[in-house]
Amino acid sequence: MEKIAELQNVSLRKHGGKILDDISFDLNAGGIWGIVGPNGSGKTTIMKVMLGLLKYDKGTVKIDNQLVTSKKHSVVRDQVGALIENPSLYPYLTGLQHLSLYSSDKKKISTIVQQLKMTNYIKLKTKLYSLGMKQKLGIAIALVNCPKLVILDEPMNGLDPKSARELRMLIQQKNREGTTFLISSHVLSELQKIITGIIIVNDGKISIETTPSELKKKVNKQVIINTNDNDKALKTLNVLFPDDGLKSLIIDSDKSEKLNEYLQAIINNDIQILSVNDSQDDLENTMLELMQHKSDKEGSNL
Ligand SMILES: Nc1ncnc2c1ncn2[C@@H]1O[C@H](COP(=O)(O)OP(=O)(O)OP(=O)(O)O)[C@@H](O)[C@H]1O
Repeated sequence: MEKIAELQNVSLRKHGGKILDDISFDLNAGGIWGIVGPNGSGKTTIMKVMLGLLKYDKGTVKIDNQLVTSKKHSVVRDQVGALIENPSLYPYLTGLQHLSLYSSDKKKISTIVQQLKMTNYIKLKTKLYSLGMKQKLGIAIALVNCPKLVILDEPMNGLDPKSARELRMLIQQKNREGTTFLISSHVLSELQKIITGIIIVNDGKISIETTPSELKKKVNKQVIINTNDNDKALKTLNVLFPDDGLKSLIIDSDKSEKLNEYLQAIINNDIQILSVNDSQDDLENTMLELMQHKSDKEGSNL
């Protein structure tokens, strides 16, 4: 499969501390890749390294088979669109003037303005823009030249739910047209709706690079029982099944064969079952759980 980006053994130190620690991953062309991880784990740094905005100490970074360093990044200019942190805008230029700085193709500019529904304010100076309007302009700048790879750092920041939904649909449309995306977001529930691949960063290291379905298989399947009286239901189960050591109504996979008995016992005690859900439906929970497992393990090593 064609690779649009390749990072091999990339390390970066600052002020004596390791910020990126031997990072390696490939981005297959055609995917929508999510990059997630706790605050300060290194997501933005990885993106900056890929754009040639930061000097790294070791390893190689390639975009579209060409080496990228802080001194050599013509491939980034030609093939990559990006929005990193907040867009830097000139307050006395209009949105349209900004887009003209990045593209001389008027048709491409008017297409992206329409697609992001910015027509009403694109001719206003950006000093009059709200947070969300500025964010949209930053996204428009990243997308206007139809680059092969688009890197978006927290693109949903400041967007209202309707705009966030429209952005998701636009990302999927551009992806169908051939653009690969790398997107960081703390709003995992938003991200999980569109990504085809995921990279989890923890403490400057890649802890997992996989697809959402593989990711779900990695964690124990759990079933969540919800009733009209969860405290009473849990007490009932603990009386009837004292050896099972249930601490909540989240039933782990190793006890799933007893699920029917648990449900029957709850019904027999006049407690109403409201829902029984498979926790695997929720990628957000899965990702949080994996990050939690990792930090628990680290904590136990202290
Ligand atoms: N210029 C810098 N000098 C020193 N340390 C830095 C610099 N920039 C970032 N760092 C450190 O590098 C680490 C990774 O930061 P980075 O911004 O990449 O994290 P992040 O995963 O994007 O975080 P967030 O989710 O909060 O945006 C942090 O510990 C941060 O303090």
